[in-house]
Amino acid sequence: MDLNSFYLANESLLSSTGIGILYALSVTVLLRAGVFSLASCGLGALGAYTSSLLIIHAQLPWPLAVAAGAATATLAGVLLAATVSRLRHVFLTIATVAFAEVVRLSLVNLGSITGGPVGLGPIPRQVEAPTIWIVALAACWVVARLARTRFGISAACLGADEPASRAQGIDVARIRIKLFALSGALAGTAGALSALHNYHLDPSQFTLDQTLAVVMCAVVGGTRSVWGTIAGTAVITLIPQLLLDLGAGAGWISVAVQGAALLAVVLFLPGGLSGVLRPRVSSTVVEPAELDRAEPVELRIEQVSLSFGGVTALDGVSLHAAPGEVVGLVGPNGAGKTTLINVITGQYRPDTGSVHLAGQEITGRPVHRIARAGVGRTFQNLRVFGDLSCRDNVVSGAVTTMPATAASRILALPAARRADRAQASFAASRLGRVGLADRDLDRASSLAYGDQRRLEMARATAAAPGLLILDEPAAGMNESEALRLADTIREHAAAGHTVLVVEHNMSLIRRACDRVLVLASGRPLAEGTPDQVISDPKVIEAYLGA
Ligand SMILES: Nc1ncnc2c1ncn2[C@@H]1O[C@H](COP(=O)(O)OP(=O)(O)OP(=O)(O)O)[C@@H](O)[C@H]1O
Repeated sequence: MDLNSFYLANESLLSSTGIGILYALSVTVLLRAGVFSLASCGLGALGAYTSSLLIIHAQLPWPLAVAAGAATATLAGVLLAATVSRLRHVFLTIATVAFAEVVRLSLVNLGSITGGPVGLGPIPRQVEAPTIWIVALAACWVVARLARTRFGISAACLGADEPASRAQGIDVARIRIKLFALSGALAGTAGALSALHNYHLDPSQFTLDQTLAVVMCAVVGGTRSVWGTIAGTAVITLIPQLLLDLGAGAGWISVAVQGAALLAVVLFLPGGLSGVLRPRVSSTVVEPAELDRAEPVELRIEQVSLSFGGVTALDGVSLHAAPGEVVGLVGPNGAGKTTLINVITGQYRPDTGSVHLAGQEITGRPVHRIARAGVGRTFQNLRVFGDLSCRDNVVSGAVTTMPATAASRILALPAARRADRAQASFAASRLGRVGLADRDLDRASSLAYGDQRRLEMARATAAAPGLLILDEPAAGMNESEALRLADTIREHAAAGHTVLVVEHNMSLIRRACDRVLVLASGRPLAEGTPDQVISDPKVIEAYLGA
């Protein structure tokens, strides 16, 4: 069979694979950010009907009709994101199913515009397989190139750990809106191209079954690279055809084989095919950098109280840290130390009292705003982005201060390569400082516990925050490691960070801190130099003697 006859025999299959890639990408971009959306076919339907109506009634040139379809779906994606902004996990997924069903039922019931259940047609065929593939590959290029931009890295952080992302200054609501907009643009383009290829359009092309087929392509492909999405879609789309060619094309066989493919991927390739087809990135070794000089800030907490139901976690706590000072926060379990950190960083709004940073009141501001005001933190229970490389963990710490590179990356300008090199050497120098120079491309989850703690510290200091908050940084470390950490904390103070450190290890507190506040049952118990509080009989009775 020559190329021409092969093309003629398989044009429909080629077209549906190209369209499938666009649909699968619309799921993947959200999945990578931890959002499992089933809205794609609803968004695709909006793109399909908008472009078809414009072709039928206004005889618009097809590129404009497709662009209008994509724009409608993008807008719908933004509205959907705004509507479901408070939902997470399965509730969010259910809301996206509801959205897709509302779209489908509207198409059925708005018969005067949409043709109701019978649909629209004949629609003059405007696009063929090569055009569809050019658009699909262009979309793959854009999605791949966005991965290392501020937006792409923020989305990946969001997928890994939402609270930790907020603490890096990432505006979760904004990133989710952009992601749904991108998903809408991709699905809307897919729907529009499919409508302008298939002669006929009706609501039965946008059922939950179709959405599940799209999701299957995305899951089999995985989220780590667009190569996975292309491969996943090809596998899932080509299986029925292959079975047909082999004479085993009865409906149930193809469904069973697709189901088996999905099961095999979930069981044996949790990252999907993209886990195997990962783009190669080179490791970077550079000299460890000096600590970036931070602009030290003053922290002032006045009479903060907070209760959870009947539990008083904080009761009239005040604390002052002068610029460049290291203040320790100690006390028995349940004393309110982590709660106080969460009040400073915006996770909790206090019932009464106020928090001032560099003279500005920040009480109750959103977490990402406080982080951007110059507050870096580590968590009591480690929260590195386990699925991301060490390099990306460090880069994510400074993601909000990164320059915008989307346009230069999409256009493959030399500036994009320079930005990549700058990112790599920035991360490598920070990793070098915490002894992880040779681990920059390893996944964070593959590091030993102590190394993950060091990585988290490198991430927290990446943007040179004026205030650095460390929540039990020496947990799990032996005495000599804890003392080394104390020296590192002093180095950070010398580099201009004001440091607040919660710790049970009193050797570290003695070595690192200028002053210590002792809390017990949510109330201040003592305050002074480390030696003063350690020898205070009240502290010995309530905490150290225990
Ligand atoms: N989200 C919450 N909901 C209900 N109670 C909470 C919440 N967060 C903290 N608490 C309660 O507030 C009190 C103070 O807890 P917190 O975690 O701040 O103590 P801590 O001093 O950090 O203890 P540890 O040293 O064990 O980490 C505890 O009684 C705890 O159970």
